[in-house]
Amino acid sequence: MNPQEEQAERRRVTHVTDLLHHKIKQSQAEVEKARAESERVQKNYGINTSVNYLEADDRIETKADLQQQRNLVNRTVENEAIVKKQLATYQQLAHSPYFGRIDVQDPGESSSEPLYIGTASFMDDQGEFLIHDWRAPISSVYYNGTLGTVHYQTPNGERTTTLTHKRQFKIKDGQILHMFDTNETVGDEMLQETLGGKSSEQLQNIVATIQREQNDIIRDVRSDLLVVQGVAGSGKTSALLQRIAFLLYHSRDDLNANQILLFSPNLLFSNYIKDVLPSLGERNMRQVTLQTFFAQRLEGLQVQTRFERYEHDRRFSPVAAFKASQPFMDAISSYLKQLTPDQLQVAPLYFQGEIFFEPSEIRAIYGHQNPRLPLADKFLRTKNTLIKRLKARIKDELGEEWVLDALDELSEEQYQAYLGDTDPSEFADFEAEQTYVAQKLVKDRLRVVYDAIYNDQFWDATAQYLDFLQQVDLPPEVTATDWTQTVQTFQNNLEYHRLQLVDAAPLLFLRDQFTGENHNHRIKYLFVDEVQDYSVAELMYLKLTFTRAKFNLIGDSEQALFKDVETADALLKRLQAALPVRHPRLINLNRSYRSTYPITTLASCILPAGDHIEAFNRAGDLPTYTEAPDEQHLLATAQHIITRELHQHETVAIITKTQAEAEHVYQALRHQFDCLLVTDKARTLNKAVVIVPVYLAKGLEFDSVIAWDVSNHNFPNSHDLGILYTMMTRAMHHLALLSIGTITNLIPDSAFAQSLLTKKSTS
Ligand SMILES: Nc1ncnc2c1ncn2[C@@H]1O[C@H](COP(=O)(O)OP(=O)(O)OP(=O)(O)O)[C@@H](O)[C@H]1O
Repeated sequence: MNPQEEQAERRRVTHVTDLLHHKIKQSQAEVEKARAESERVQKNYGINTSVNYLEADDRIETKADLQQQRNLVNRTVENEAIVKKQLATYQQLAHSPYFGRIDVQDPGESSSEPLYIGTASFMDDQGEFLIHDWRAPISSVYYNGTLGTVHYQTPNGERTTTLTHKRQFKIKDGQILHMFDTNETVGDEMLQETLGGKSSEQLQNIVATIQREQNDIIRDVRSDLLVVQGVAGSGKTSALLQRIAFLLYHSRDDLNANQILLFSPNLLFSNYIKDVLPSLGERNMRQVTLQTFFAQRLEGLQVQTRFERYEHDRRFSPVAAFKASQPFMDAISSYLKQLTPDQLQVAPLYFQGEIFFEPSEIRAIYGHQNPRLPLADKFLRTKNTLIKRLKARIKDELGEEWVLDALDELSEEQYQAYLGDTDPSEFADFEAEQTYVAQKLVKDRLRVVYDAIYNDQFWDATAQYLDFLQQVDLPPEVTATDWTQTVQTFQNNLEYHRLQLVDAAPLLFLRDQFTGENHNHRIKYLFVDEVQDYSVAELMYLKLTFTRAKFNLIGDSEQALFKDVETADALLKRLQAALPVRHPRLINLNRSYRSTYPITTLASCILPAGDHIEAFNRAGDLPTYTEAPDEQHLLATAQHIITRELHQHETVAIITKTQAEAEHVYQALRHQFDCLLVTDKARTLNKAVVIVPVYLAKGLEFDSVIAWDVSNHNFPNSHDLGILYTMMTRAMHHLALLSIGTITNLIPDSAFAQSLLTKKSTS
């Protein structure tokens, strides 16, 4: 770039920043005005709500008035929010107005036009765009195109233009720190600098350096099942969040942040990602963990958490695999379809200690439904018939002894309350009045039966599931003895109101498919991060629940903690079969950005098919390993490494395989360092040294990682591969492997792998 051009760019930044500061001043005044206005209107509203209510005419007028006032309040509050958002956008832009420039020449034009790309649009007073939002259709050229003819999607179809120039900027506090021209999609130089920085407590947006394949994920508007299989550190979570920002922009008239739901692995992770969308000027989507989701849907049962399953029950048993599979869920669907009334697990409904509806009556009602009706309709009609019969029974009960007794026992206030607004002169005689009150009373008392019907208590979903378990055909790999055992465990747990995680999704699937209830029609986009830790059964249940949602499943089959590592194609095949949709799409991300070249390359060496992993070329020290004779030596080595690393880096994490190990290490080190033991209740990582079990380190990253006791003893076979790989790939700049005794055989002793490691002696 020649000096004149450089000067021109600097002048432009100054010009745009000046305009932005001017806008900020204007907006601040507007915010003040809007705030005063909404305060005034709200105060007025307060006065008006306490007006005279005595006269009927006044009442009507006041009601209309109030409605008008309320609308006014809403409008002013909304207006205040809009101007505040505008102000926040200008403030953010003033700090760094843009990060890219593209020069495009449309067909028929004699020269090209420069367009500047930033986190939001900005126009001058003449309506000329000084900055284009990164999500605008033309901006995709910045991320996707190399110089020459390029195509981009617009709401009106595909457009073609010529990209004649591309420039990248790094601007801080209104000053250009770097700028360079590039022919690439988004040049590596900028990435090098971003990735070489220190880790931060919160994930950052990647808007300035989105890579082409990440851009495909972000801008996809067609797929109803988008599966992203990306290697560790390939920017899956980052792309997911950028995608949400894109969707909110693209469909801003009919999509809001409350209609997007993200299943995240744990609370720590939820906190880790919470700043990305606000930094892009958008509201956060809703977030939930699978644990909370199940707990809300299975009230009264204590569902085993993922963390408990990982800590205590991480077996690769054929029984658990069967319960997690599509054939198991399909078997539930077939079972329900063929269910005969006498198989129906009904529960009698009681009233005042006596059976009100006999199971035989409930079964008979169900049996009378048209067998061709969908399951949910049959259930609903059964429910409605029960309610009808309940209403009919109100009349029958009127003359019963208990009603007469209850009437006698009513206090004057209770009696009057049953009469309500009814004028006593409306009744022919006292008997008519008594009958009226008796009817009300019976209705009131029978409410418990009504509620029981309404809440489906006449049908026992867990008993039905048990019945299913007792008769399902087993696949060859599951023995009858093992199955009897699992059925027994299920029953025993129920006694204590407990449920194993593997049974949660199938039980809910059976329940909600049968009743047609508990569906969520509001969520339009569902995102699942770390999807490799979800069973197909769990995903099928999510599909049943979120009826209108487009699914976005994001994960890395190589970081699986509960199952063996699986190829991306195999994963997609399984998902496609389980979640049939019209437009499925798989996007692979093979380039890893988080770690230095030696760390990514070593981590990929341990995988059976790790050749596809492409390490971003960022230099760094070779990972080290130390084999200590005992724990004392290992702790001394860890201390030594932590002290050294803290001189260079901001965060050091000791990652252990289990919670018990983490606690143990914490107790040993807590007097030497100000460190944090991370548990599943943790929400933030606010210490420089953290000790964290791998399960909770999912999705996170640290400057320096010490992988604790990666010995042959602790990592004996390939079932532990996903865990080891996850541990290693949390490190951005430095990785130390420590083991008591010989290091695990999962680290190959090939010359290549060994060339990526430095052996260290204990301290
Ligand atoms: N295009 C990009 N530009 C700048 N930084 C990026 C880009 N893509 C990814 N990164 C950085 O790489 C790191 C890893 O990204 P992210 O956590 O999104 O990856 P991931 O695939 O979800 O990782 P994992 O599965 O290992 O948890 C983050 O620090 C992120 O900011």
